[in-house]
Amino acid sequence: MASVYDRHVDLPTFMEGVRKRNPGQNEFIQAVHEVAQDVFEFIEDKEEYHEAQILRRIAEPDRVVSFRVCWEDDNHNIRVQRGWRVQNNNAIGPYKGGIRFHSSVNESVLKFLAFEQTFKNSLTGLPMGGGKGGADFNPKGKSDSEVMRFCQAFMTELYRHIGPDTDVPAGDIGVGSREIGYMFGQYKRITNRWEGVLTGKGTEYGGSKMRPEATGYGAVYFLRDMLKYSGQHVEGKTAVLSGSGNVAIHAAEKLLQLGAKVVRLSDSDGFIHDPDGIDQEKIDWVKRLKNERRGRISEYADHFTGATFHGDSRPWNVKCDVALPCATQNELDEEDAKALVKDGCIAVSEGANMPTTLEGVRVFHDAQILYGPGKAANAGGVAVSGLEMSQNAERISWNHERLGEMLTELMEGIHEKCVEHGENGDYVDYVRGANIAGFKKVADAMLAFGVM
Ligand SMILES: NC(=O)C1=CN([C@@H]2O[C@H](COP(=O)(O)OP(=O)(O)OC[C@H]3O[C@@H](n4cnc5c(N)ncnc54)[C@H](OP(=O)(O)O)[C@@H]3O)[C@@H](O)[C@H]2O)C=CC1
Ligand SMILES: O=C(O)CCC(=O)C(=O)O
Repeated sequence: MASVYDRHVDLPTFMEGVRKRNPGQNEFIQAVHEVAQDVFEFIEDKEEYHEAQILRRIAEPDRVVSFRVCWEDDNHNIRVQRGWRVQNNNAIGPYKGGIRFHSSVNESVLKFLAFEQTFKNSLTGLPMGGGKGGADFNPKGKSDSEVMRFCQAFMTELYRHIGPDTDVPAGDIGVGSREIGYMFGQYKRITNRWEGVLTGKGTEYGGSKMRPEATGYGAVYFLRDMLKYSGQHVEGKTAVLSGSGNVAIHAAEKLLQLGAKVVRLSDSDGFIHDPDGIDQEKIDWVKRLKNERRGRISEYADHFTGATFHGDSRPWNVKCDVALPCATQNELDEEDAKALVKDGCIAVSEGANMPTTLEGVRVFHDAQILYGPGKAANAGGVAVSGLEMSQNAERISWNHERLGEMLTELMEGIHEKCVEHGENGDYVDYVRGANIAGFKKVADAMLAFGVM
């Protein structure tokens, strides 16, 4: 009987070990399972990876730091939240990955995100390891002063674990330019150092141009690259998106620029359907709604004639050509995937991290539609974060045009790597391609370091 310490454990035994060591951490187990399926096949005849137990080591974070975050609300109540930083792997560069503030944040969610980030960052080709952090704090409905006090309290603990060559956090769900500003200010105050310790900063204080747009635009470039490789194009396609935050808004904007028609956006209350399509004026309105007024997507249907709001529902059940899940993990399940395929969807590009369940992914693969997993399709954001780190280190600032070109090239490079490792006859398995290309670089670096 194989033990988890055998060099040649099979996939079920490996996964049994992962489940035992991480009880109840379903998101983390799901993320490891998805990668392990492909990596096990790839390393079957590669003794050096077995010998060094590489996958087992990547699936065990270097460290998980958990801490208390204590802050005072506007009514002078003392609030206690839990914060984390998961430093998954720094074989190829400093830990790098966003910070999420949402009531659903827990250790499993952050471990899955840090694990995924390790492969994603490797795929970009830039020197970045994988990490992720956050807190079970929900900025929704909080005043600016409350958000500021929370961010300062969070950084008062986090600052001792990060640094420009150690670990460089950024934004994610619930953490945008406002929160990054408060956290960067607090880091600077505590350490008396101005250094590129966070990315996604305002351009007035060292942020990179194109970073706000990069994840959404990148997901559309990846979609364009997948379509192009199979002889098709974005122009004229009808697109359905979930989310209405940073990623969704910029994905919608780029789809529009490339000639597609976007008909749906959502938030956690439901989705809006706009049969006329969401044009630039409407996108700008959603930007103001979400970034300034911090309102709900349902208001869109009150404002624009012809649009409708559908509460407590997901956006996937509609005729469309392409779908971009841009909200959160496991927001698209087997039934949703079947509905998309039935309604004629030919391509899915994930702006969010792990938005499709394992069963949903199987439906897309069985139907052989183009399916770009988040770790490849949404890597444009962290890639431009990597470029922000370079600009900060050199004390320079590149212009919009140059960064736009670099983002396009980086996404093309990721697409090529996925094809290189995922092409099988006339079908490209982008999940397999992303997993293997992402794994190989990290694994080879780890081999070079010996046992640690
Ligand atoms: N920002 C970035 O650069 C990157 C982000 N990502 C991923 O993209 C996704 C979106 O991030 P981002 O746009 O930055 O975050 P934002 O906070 O800007 O927006 C998140 C959006 O998703 C919705 N949402 C969040 N949770 C749920 C839920 N449980 N059910 C339904 N809708 C939900 C939010 O609605 P509501 O306001 O109602 O909560 C909101 O519309 C995440 O998966 C993130 O990890 C990936 C790479 C980089
Ligand atoms: O820009 C970054 O460092 C992180 C972005 C992120 O959190 C992600 O890619 O999921």
